[in-house]
Amino acid sequence: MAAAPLLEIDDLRLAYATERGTVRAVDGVGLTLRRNEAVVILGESGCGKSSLAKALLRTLPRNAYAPEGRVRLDGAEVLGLPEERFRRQVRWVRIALVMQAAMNALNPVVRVGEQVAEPLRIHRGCSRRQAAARAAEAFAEVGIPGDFLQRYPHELSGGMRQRAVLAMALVTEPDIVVLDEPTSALDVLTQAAIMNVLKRIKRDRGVSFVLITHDVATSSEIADRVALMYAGQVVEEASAEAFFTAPAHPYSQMLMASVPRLHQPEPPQPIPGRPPSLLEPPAGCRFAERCPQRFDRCSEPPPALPLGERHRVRCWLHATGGGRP
Ligand SMILES: Nc1ncnc2c1ncn2[C@@H]1O[C@H](COP(=O)(O)OP(=O)(O)OP(=O)(O)O)[C@@H](O)[C@H]1O
Repeated sequence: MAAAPLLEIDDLRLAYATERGTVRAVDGVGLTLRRNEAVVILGESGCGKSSLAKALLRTLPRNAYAPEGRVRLDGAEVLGLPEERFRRQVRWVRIALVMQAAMNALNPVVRVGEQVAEPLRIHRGCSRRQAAARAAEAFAEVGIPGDFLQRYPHELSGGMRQRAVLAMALVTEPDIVVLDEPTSALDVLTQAAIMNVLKRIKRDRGVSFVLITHDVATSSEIADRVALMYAGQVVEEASAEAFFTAPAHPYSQMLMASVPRLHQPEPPQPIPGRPPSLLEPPAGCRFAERCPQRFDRCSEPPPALPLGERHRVRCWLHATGGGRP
């Protein structure tokens, strides 16, 4: 029997209580990740990418309902673990999170070296000295000069702060690092440098990454796999090669056609319309209203249909005998 995937997310749901009603930010998401793989969660703003990360790591705001569904790490269910065990055994220890704009969340009055060492003292029980030595190694690994350990966050550039946050996530040697828009606040050259650091760490350390972004160019840099989200659901999950060369879902195809490229004869084609509200999403396919290929069956909700090995598409066009008449 094949080994269980490192991470298996199945039918994950997360909703928020708001004055206007229940926002179903993550609505039946499924995803698998193997060791040393990078999966990119791609999708436009508001489709539920950050909520997925928060549900996974239980870093939820107060108005969130408890997430539902299944999350397995090496085959063991972790979503139902009591908070104390989750904190001791999973968060930071097995899965670390680099939140959106994390580089601005560093404590301004504590030296960065101490901040990077802190997870080791809390989660791995290291002495101050061991933790400091390991923090220095982590700094070298992400390309920060050693003497920066003594500096305060405001003495570092944005790119260096982002590297420090990455070092903090890696220092406990987690199996998985979840990165929410890790480069979106940085200039293009710094973005490229950070992506190179991630690629090297993946190669050298065998870490798995879940990288959240709205940027197709960033995603293609590192992805082994892509999960494209739309209105709270994964509409296509595929290998990066299949996704970038022959996307199967109409939304994936339109998204790829909307990206400006060098040497492209056709101008980029923006996708008309807007995603539906997550307060009352449509009963059928959520993309139908914007889809040029919609047909009668799209008024029913499509399941995630298998299209090949580890390739799934939430679209009736790919149903056996269920496609367009
Ligand atoms: N604390 C909250 N309370 C209520 N609604 C929320 C909350 N956080 C997020 N949402 C809503 O949940 C939906 C998904 O948001 P989420 O931030 O997960 O999307 P995203 O794809 O990460 O977008 P972005 O890239 O803009 O952060 C959106 O409709 C958003 O308005």
